[in-house]
Amino acid sequence: MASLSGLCSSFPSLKPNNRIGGELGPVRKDSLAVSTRSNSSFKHSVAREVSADLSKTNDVAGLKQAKQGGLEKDPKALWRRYVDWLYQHKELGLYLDVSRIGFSDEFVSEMEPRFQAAFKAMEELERGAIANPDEGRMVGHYWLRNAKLAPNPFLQVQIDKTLAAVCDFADAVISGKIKPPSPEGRFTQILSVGIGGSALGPQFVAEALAPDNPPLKIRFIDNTDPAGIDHQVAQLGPELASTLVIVISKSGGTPETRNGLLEVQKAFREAGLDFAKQGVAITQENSLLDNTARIEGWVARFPMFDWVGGRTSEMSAGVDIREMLVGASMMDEATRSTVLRKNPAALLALCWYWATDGIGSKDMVVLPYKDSLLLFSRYLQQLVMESLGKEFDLDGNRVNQGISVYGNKGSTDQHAYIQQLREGVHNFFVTFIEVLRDRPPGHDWELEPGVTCGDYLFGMLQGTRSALYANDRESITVTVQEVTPRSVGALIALYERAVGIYASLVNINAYHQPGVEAGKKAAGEVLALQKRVLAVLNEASHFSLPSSPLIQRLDDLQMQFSHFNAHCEDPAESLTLQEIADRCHAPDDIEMIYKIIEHMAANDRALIAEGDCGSPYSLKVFLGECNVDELYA
Ligand SMILES: O=P(O)(O)OC[C@H]1O[C@](O)(CO)[C@@H](O)[C@@H]1O
Repeated sequence: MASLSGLCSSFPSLKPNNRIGGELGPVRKDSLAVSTRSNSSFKHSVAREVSADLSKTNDVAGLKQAKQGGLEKDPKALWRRYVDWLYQHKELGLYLDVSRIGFSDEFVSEMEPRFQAAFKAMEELERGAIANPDEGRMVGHYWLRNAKLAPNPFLQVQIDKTLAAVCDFADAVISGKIKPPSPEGRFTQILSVGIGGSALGPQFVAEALAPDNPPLKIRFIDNTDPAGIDHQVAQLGPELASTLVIVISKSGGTPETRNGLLEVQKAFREAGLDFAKQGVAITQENSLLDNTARIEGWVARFPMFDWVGGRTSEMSAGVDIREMLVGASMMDEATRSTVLRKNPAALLALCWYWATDGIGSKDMVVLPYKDSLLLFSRYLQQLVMESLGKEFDLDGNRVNQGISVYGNKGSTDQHAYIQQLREGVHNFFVTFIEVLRDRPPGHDWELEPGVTCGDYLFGMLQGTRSALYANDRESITVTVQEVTPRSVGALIALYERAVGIYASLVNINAYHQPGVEAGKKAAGEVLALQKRVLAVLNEASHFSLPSSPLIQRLDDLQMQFSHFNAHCEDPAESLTLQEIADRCHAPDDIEMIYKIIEHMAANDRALIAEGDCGSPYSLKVFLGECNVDELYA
């Protein structure tokens, strides 16, 4: 077996570094506000080629006027507005109601040129333009549901081949043709390891579409929390032997995913199992994960494409997706319309722009009234916030864009935070997701005369929508007939496109995530500092380190340590935080050193000789016995 630790030790550095655009001077926040806030010129150009034209007409007067006028309350007028704006996709059985968002006709007309520019930008994106300029990448998740749209035959073949391979593999696993070495002879569980877009999509879809008795149960490791990982492995118990482990990472270099993999591989070793016989990698070709899987001979490898972002990768290899792809493709078709009223994604973008003043001034609260759609809000949180939360626009202006997204599910939320939504701080708009079919046919019964359990759920949704609107809280309602692979695919595609259009409206790159890199880099620095702290403490213990990193067995080290202590005239010296910081040549990092010590002490890897963590100045620390080998990790 190839040395995994060797391969994996360079994992973190493999993530592509995203660049942040040019040097900019400070820009006053209020100068960026869209027309409602001031009459200053509108700073978000829609697309480069039209930005000059638009900047002349950038006072969105309708927005200001209509907002001052308040929301329509006359029931007859509201009903007319409802019917007038109702969008229906007949074949998909999907409706979009935007009547409870208060945009005016003037606002819609003023936004029209911006929408036309956004449609054009989306069209170019679908044709293979470099829509992610910072990373010089095409953005092709739309091709995944219709390979014919891909800009060249090579990509078309790649997409079709991958889809066929995924479906064949899934069939072979379910039928037992591909099986684990265990005596059960069949995979019974899936353990999916990934984070962000490499977890949220599969989690959402698995939850939304889970049958009552799935052929394989699925669990997720989506963090580097050791206790969380242990819990998942413990829950598998002896079924680890019949677990298919799917490691998903587009870059193949995300540290949390790498750690999840290493932890799971350790569990396999301890159970006397051969991980390679049960591991699957979904990643970019030639990534470190891909190479690891290839060299170690894992069961299967499937590609993730360079031109598909993690958060829009739900339709790439990973689940049985043909029906989802059909739903997504039908929605893609509908959302290519350049007529605003006929394009549900554009209608959503319009509502978002109106409700948040085009600057994210209000949060998007997502309330699916269906348990199986619980994770839709978390899924949208990443899709929207990672795509729209940007510091700079495409012209390099500092804009600090974004829309905050949160939510849980109805009517559960009614017993949690709806109180604040109705009466408290008015900093949000709501999106209700309604599912018309309560439960499969033949299972319904009346809890009380004329009323089923599902009627209650329906009543709660409608009641909340009305009660919020009565208090000037705006809402959108998306309605689907049922939660099926097709409708889930359509919902995902609807929001992917809405995000793309909205990004064009506010002139930002929706397809990169430079901000995430800062936290990752800082995390790497913390770990590097921890190694220096360990080295200093180790030196203070006068413990001579083994010369070769190959000598890593804990027993050996402990023997040497005890032997040394027994013969040592000058036992381990305990150090204050200041002394550690000085010896690390990092006096300015004393707070971080304190946090490192606190964490190591809580995990028995550093020992506190004097004081306690509540009084940092009183602390004196020396090294625990078990951590010398960490220096070589
Ligand atoms: O699939 P990967 O490369 O492991 O990345 C996981 C997640 O990390 C991010 O890159 C953010 O760091 C997301 O965009 C992505 O979904």
